[in-house]
Amino acid sequence: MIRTSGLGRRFTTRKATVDAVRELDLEVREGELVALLGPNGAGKSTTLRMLTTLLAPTSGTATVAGHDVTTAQREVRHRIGYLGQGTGAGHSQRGRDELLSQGRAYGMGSRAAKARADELIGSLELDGLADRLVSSLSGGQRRRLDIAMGLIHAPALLFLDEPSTGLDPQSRANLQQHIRALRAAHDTTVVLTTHYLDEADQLAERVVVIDGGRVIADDTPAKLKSEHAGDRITLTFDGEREATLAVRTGLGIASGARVDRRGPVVTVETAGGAALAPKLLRGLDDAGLTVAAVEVARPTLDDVFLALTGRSLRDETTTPEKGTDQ
Ligand SMILES: Nc1ncnc2c1ncn2[C@@H]1O[C@H](COP(=O)(O)OP(=O)(O)OP(=O)(O)O)[C@@H](O)[C@H]1O
Repeated sequence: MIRTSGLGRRFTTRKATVDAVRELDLEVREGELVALLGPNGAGKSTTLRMLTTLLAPTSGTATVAGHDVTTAQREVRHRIGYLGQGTGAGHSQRGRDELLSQGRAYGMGSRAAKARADELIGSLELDGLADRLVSSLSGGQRRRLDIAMGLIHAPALLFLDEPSTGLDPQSRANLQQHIRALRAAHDTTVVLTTHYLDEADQLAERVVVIDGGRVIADDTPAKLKSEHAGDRITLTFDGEREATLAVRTGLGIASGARVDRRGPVVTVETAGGAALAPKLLRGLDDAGLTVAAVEVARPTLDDVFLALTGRSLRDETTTPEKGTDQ
C-alpha cells in the first residue's frame, strides 16, 4: 500500500537548513493500522504531507496505493483520505451537507454520495449530530465528522495526522474505538501520527518510532517493549541502609538486569519481572531484610523511547485538555 525508499525532505530557510525527514524506508501492507510515534518536530507531519502529495520530497521516492507521489499526484489523491492537523469541516454548515459537498468534489454522483454519507454517519455514530451546525459540535464529534469527510470517497488508505491531539482522555478513547470499528467495517488501511504513547500502544498494530527525522524502531508494540525495555520491579525499604544492603546481596538476579538505588527505593529492570519478584522477596527475607512495598510494572513505549534515545517522550510532549464529549 505504501513503499518509500530513501525518502527525505530538507527545508532551507535563511537562518537554517533542517532535514525534517531523512532516508525513510517504509513499507505498509494492505489493511495495516500503523502509528508513527515521535516527539514534537520528529518529522511525522512532514512524512504524512509527502505521502499525501501535499509536500514534494527533496530526496528518495514514495509509492502510495500503487502510484508515485511526485509524478502521479492526482491518482494518489483519489485513492487516499487525509485528515490534517487543524483541518476540518466548515463551521457554518451542517455536517451532512459538508459530507455531500465533499463527495461531489470527488466526482461522486449525488445518490452515491448520499448513500456513502449515510453509511459513514452510521458507523461513526454521527446520527443526529450530522444535522447540526458544525460549529455546535464538540471537539471529538467534529474530529469524527472530519474522519467521515476523509472517507467519503471510500479510499483504500486513510491518513490521520494527530487525530486526537487536544482531546481529553475520554474523548480520545472514544475516537480510538471509532477508528478501530471503521477499519473493521470498511477494511481501510490506516496510517496515523501521534505523540500519545497510550494511543500508539493500544490502537496500532505496528509502531514506527521517529526521532530527528529518522526511523529508530519499527515493530509491534509488544515486540518493541520486549526487545528494548524490561519489566520494572520497584522495592521500597524502610531506610536507605536496608536498600544498600539489599543491593549488596546481589538480589539473586541474572546478569543483564539493571539495578538502580535511589534512597530507600531499589529498581530492577529485567525480563520476566512477574516470575522473578517472589524469588527476589524470598531471597531478601532469608537475608533478614524487610521490604515495605513492592511493585512490578510492565514496560511502556516510553521506556522503549528512553532506551533508544536516552530521553523520555513524556517530558517532550504536553497533553492539552479540553472539555469531555462523546
Ligand atoms: N515549512 C517548514 N520550513 C522549515 N522547517 C520546517 C517546515 N515544516 C517543518 N519544519 C521543521 O521540520 C521538522 C519536522 O517537523 P514536523 O512538523 O514534521 O514534526 P512532527 O513530528 O510532525 O511534530 P509535531 O508533533 O509537533 O507535529 C521540525 O524541526 C520543523 O520545525
